[in-house]
This record gives sequence, structure tokens and C-alpha cells, in this order.
Amino acid sequence: MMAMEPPPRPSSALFDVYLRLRPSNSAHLRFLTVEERDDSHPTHITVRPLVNDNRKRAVERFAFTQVFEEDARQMDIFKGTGIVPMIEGVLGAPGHHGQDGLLATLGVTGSGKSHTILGTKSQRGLVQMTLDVLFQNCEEQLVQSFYGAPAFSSLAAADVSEANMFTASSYLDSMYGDNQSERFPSRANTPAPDCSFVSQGTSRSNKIPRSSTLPQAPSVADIQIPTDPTAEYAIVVSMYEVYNDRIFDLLTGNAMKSKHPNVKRRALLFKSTEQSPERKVVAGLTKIVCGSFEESMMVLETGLMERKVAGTGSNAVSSRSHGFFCVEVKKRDAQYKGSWSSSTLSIVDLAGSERARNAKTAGSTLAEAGKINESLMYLGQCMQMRADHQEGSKNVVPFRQCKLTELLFSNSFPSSTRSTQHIPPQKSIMIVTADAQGDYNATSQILRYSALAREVTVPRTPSYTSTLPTGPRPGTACSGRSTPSALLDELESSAAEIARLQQELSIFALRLSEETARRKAAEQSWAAAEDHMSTLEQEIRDECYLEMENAVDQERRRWQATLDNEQDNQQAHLDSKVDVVIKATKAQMRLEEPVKVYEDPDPEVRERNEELERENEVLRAKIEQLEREAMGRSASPIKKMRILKSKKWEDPESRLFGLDD
Ligand SMILES: Nc1ncnc2c1ncn2[C@@H]1O[C@H](COP(=O)(O)OP(=O)(O)OP(=O)(O)O)[C@@H](O)[C@H]1O
Repeated sequence: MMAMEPPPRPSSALFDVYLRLRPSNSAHLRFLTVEERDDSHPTHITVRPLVNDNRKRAVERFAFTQVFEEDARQMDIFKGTGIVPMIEGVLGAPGHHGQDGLLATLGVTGSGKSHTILGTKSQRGLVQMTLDVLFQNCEEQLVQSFYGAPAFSSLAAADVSEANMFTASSYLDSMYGDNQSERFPSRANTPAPDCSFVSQGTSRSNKIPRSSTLPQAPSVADIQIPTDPTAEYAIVVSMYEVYNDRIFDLLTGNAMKSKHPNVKRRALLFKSTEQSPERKVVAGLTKIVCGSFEESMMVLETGLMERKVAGTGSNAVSSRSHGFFCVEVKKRDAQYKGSWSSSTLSIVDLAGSERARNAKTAGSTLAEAGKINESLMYLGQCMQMRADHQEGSKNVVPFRQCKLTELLFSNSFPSSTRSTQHIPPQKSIMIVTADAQGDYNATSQILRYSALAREVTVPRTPSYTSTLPTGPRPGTACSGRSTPSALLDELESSAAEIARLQQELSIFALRLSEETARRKAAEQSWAAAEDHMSTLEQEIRDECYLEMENAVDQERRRWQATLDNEQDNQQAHLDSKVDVVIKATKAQMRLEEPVKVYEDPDPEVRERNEELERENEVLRAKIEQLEREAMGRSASPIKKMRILKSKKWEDPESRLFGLDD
């Protein structure tokens, strides 16, 4: 095996890559060994396929900037991975802009990414230590910012990302009320009991925790970094997550304020803004200006509450999203004030890659896993290209394939535009976490694309020559076709050829397994896309159905209204006709009265007439009474007619009234 020196990090390389091994609680055999070096820290590891692996895979050797063994503590990682110089870069040299920094953790689910970044109940993570170092060193030079202060207004006005900016005290008061922020006005020195706001699984109704309950170890009091003595600073914290390839603000407080934990969240865009036409930014984020380390801790804890975590078979509390914790350091001349320059340190807790089979995921969680694996596959491609880039190829890093890589890599390259030329490209550190006794396939796949260099060898095959008998074999010499030494030579060259072919074969087998893994990831994302499409189709169908139903309902109501109108018109028409008939009948009856006087002088007839007239009088009185009754019930003329008719049948006398059909 050839010696492989750790590659010096060329200026074109995107990351320094560190490997952190976690103490394993698995009973499996270790498949990874760290190569010890006498002179300095270990930089190489060897990954051997498991003994019971029947696929005869090659042994792989990987190089990293540095390898941290299982006993490495949080402080070893903080001091050993170049985070401190990165913070120094973000603060900027006197009179110069700061340099953006990116620190990300990558690894299989459960390998210790969140442990490294966010710590535990008793140990701080890299985020907390970074914030502590920043505040500890800049506290004297922090600008006073409260609502109405000119500094706060100028900070808000200088922000190029259309952010909603708050001071920490007003933000925390709006989240927890009762001037809770006054509970942490200064740096706390109280030793911490073993609990954390986040890890306690605090319910949404909980009050803000005391800062003394958060872990205080390891202390960073001994870490001194130089600041620009001519500058004043402001430290602005924001947090977001990339979930299913969409960006969500983690400081909106929706999860804290809403009674419904599944409240619908609005995705943010990564775009150019009016004030930042050349550099894309996450637009519309909530940004909090923090005046002390304790305030920044409370903001961090508030954001972590909102981060989506879902239990899977692989890890009880697994990060199902890529979490971004951003600390912006704003800087301006302390004497002449002037404009604020800004540089950002982003600390990223990437979601873990996992195999659906291992994680026992299903339904939406499987779709999440598909999205996570897809984004990590694109990240792998970018890192692979980076490695090729290093080797002199002109490959362009394809970082625009998904939100995650766009957010990670957009600021990694020197800008070509004049206005942003003075901004140096970001410095990036990747910490790969691994369990040497965990999932061999998933871990070796991540190591393959994240390592700075890789070398493939096959286990040494036993030499055929060493097992060959030295004397002539019976029958061989007598064959006359070949001498024993010629046969030996032939055998040796065949053995060498076999060894070469075996080596090639295992390299091909390795490539095949890589391709198979890629194909599986692609298939998974394809399946997730199909799932998404069928959900979309169902949603569209439901929408169309609802729209159609509404349209039909509207049409039915319109038609009913027309019909009612028509019936009313007909009724009115009939009513008016009946009125005319009644009036005509009454007039007729009134006309008939005088005729009776002169009609028949015959006494018998006269008597009869008089009798009839009396009867008529009685009937008219009855009719009038009935009409009054009918009017009293406000009946329509048609109803009046019906009443009259029914009266007629009840009272035989009414038959004399001339309204028979
Ligand atoms: N270096 C370590 N020392 C001690 N415990 C560790 C270490 N790394 C991880 N662990 C423990 O292993 C468990 C899983 O770790 P962690 O949650 O950090 O994994 P992860 O990679 O972030 O997983 P996921 O991607 O699913 O979120 C936790 O209980 C954590 O405390």
C-alpha cells in the first residue's frame, strides 16, 4: 500500500474536513481503524469490510484534515477544528470586512452531529461555545441597541435581507411575557445542574428557563481573540431549517404561541433582494439583536423548540431537517459611525442520512428521509466535484441542485462582480461524525465523498509461489513440454495476473456498490417525488370537485330564484284577473238592482222579487262579512275566491250568489 500524505488544503478546496468518532454502544465489530502518528494528530483511517461480508469488498483508506478519536471531548473539537480562527475571521481584521464562515456536521443518523453542534444536558455544543467566545471578546465594544436607539434603527436599515429585526429583550418578552428577559441581564456563573430547556422536552406553555439551568461547561474563558479596537459591533442571531427542500424560519415563535403544534408555516425564499442584488440571501427572516450571551442562549433555545424532530427507528430524537444557526457580526467605525458591514458565521446541523430499511420509516417520514437522502446525495456530488477541482479539473460545483447545497456553497466562491469583490469567499469546516461499529455501508458511503483523499486496495492475496513445491512434480518433467522453472515462471505471472484482476474486480465491485447506492438514493427520491405527485393530484382533484360542486350549487340557486320569480309573476297575473272578475261581478249585481224596481208589475212576481231581494240583502251582508274575514287573513284574491267558494258549499243559501263555476 502506498503512503498517502494528508493533502494540504489548497486554496480552491471548499472545506477542511475533520472526522469525529463517537463512542459506540453497538455490539458489532469495529470496521474502522485510526492510523496512529508519532509526530502529530492522526489524519488517516482504514475501513475494512466486515469478516462476514461475503461481497469481498476492497479495503479503503481515507485522509482527513484530522481524525478525533472516540475519547475526544467537546473542547478538543472546538479548539482542534479551526473554529477559533474562523470566529476571528468573522470579526474581521482592523479596518477590514469580516469573512463569512461555515461549520457543518455530516454523518449517518445517530452518529453524533447534534451532540457535537448543540451539546447535551451537561455539556455545551459548538454553537454555545462559539457564542460565548464572541460575546466574551466583544462585550466591551457592543453597541447599545434598544428600540428607539439610533443604533438599532441603523442596524435595521442596513440589513439587506428584508428581515424582521427585534431586540432580544422585546423578542423574549413577546414570546414569554412578564418581562422574563430581565431574568438574565448579565453573564451567569452559577454551576449548571444536569438539565436543558430543549432536552427536557419543555411544553409550549413553559416559562423561559433560567440561564443558570443551561450547561456552563466546558468554559471558554481562556480563549482570547483580538478584536478591531476602532470598531463597534452588534451581534445578530437568526435560525432557520431546511425541511423537504423548503426554508422555514425558526424564530417566528409560531410553535410557542399557537395552540396547534401543526400550525402551517410560510416558507422563505433564498433570493436576491433590492439591497442585495448580487448575493442571494434568505429573505424575510426574524433576526434578533442580542446584547449578551445569556440573551443569545434564550433565543437559541426558543428556536430549537420550533425545530421539527420526529422519532424514527434509527434514533429516538432524530433531526429530520437541516438546522442553520446563524450569527451575524455587524461592524462599523466606533468614532465616525458610518455604514455597518456584516459577516455571518453559519453553524449547520445536517439531518442524518439513513436507510429506510434500517430506520423503519414509513409514510411522510419515509418521504422526509427521501428528501434528506436526496439533498445529501447532491451535497456528496458537490464535495466529490470539490475533490476533482483540487486535482486540477475545471469541473463546476453543481450547488444549485437543491436548497441545501445552494445555501451551503453560494458564498464559497470568489465573487466576479465589482461591488462584491472586496468580500472574501467564506471559510468552511466540515466535521464528519461516525460510529466505527455502526452501519458499515452508510458510514463508508459518507466517508467516500467527504474524505480529502481516498485510496482503494485489496487484501493481500496469498502468494501462489510460496505454496508451490520446489522440486519437480511427478509427471511434469517427463511431459517434455516445459521445464519446472519455466512452469514456475508461468505460474507466477498467472498468479500476478490473477491478483491484478482481483484488484480490478474489487475496485469495480466497489464502484458498483457506490453506483447501486446512488441508484437506490435516486429511486428513493423518485418514489418520494411520485408520492408527492399523487398527493398533489389528490389535492387538485379535491379542489376541482369542490369548485364544481360550488358552481352547480350556485347554478341551482340561480335557477330556483328565476323559477320563484316566474311563479310570483304568474300568481300576480292571476290575482289581477280574479280581481277584475270580482269587480265585474259586483258591478253587475249593483246594476241589476234598479232594474228590479221597474221590471214586473205583476203582484206575484213582485212578491217573489221582494223575497229574492231580501235574500240577496242577507247574502250580500254575508259576502261582505266573509270578505272582511278573508281580508283579515290577508289572503290573496285567489284565496279569497277559495274562501268564498268553500263558504258557498257550507251554506246552501250561498248557491244563490252568482259565482258558480
Ligand atoms: N461523542 C459522543 N459522546 C457521547 N455520546 C454521544 C457522542 N456522539 C453522540 N452521542 C450520543 O448518541 C446519541 C445520538 O447522537 P445525536 O443525536 O447527536 O446524533 P445525530 O447524528 O445528530 O442524529 P440525527 O441525524 O438523527 O439527528 C445521543 O444520545 C448522543 O448524546
